[in-house]
Amino acid sequence: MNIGILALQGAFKEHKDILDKLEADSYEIRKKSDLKKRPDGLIIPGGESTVIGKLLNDLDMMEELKNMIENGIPVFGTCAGLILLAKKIENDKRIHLGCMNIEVQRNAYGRQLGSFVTEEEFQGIGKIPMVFIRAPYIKSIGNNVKILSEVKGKIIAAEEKNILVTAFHPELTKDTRVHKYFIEKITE
Ligand SMILES: NC(=O)CC[C@H](N)C(=O)O
Repeated sequence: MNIGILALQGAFKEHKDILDKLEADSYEIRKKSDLKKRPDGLIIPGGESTVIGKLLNDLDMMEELKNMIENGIPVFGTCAGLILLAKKIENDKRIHLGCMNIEVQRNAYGRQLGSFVTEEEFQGIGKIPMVFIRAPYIKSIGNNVKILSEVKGKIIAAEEKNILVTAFHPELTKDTRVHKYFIEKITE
């Protein structure tokens, strides 16, 4: 198995460290030709969705990446990755990849709660530590979207067919179970 991690901006290295721990091979996607290396799965990391979105356009990668996701490659988006995958962003006119039937709110926790750590149930896994950094939450979901976790009454993890998203950063904790869940999705 080889997982491609989008490495244009943000916390991509931390995802690789977790995959290394789980003994799953991975490589960094930095340019269009890296998308052609036939990855079995994709990770879109946290960072700044506007910056990653702009780089995807500038590097002419947006359309190809969107096609790969629409053709069913398993993809895991964290935080900015979740925003990039959403079909609708409440407080931003831009749509980036627009593959997942969710509406998200960017920077949704305001100044006071800009960043926080908590522990909550994740469906099928149990209680896990969650790190939120100027995170979004999911305001509403389409018919085929399954909710995987909620914090403070807001949806912060969900799944739709081949797409898995979390508003928090599992790669910034020592807990490898969400990545393991994603790897199981690939091998299913
Ligand atoms: N930690 C993150 O990925 C933050 C996401 C960022 N606030 C955005 O809107 O893209």
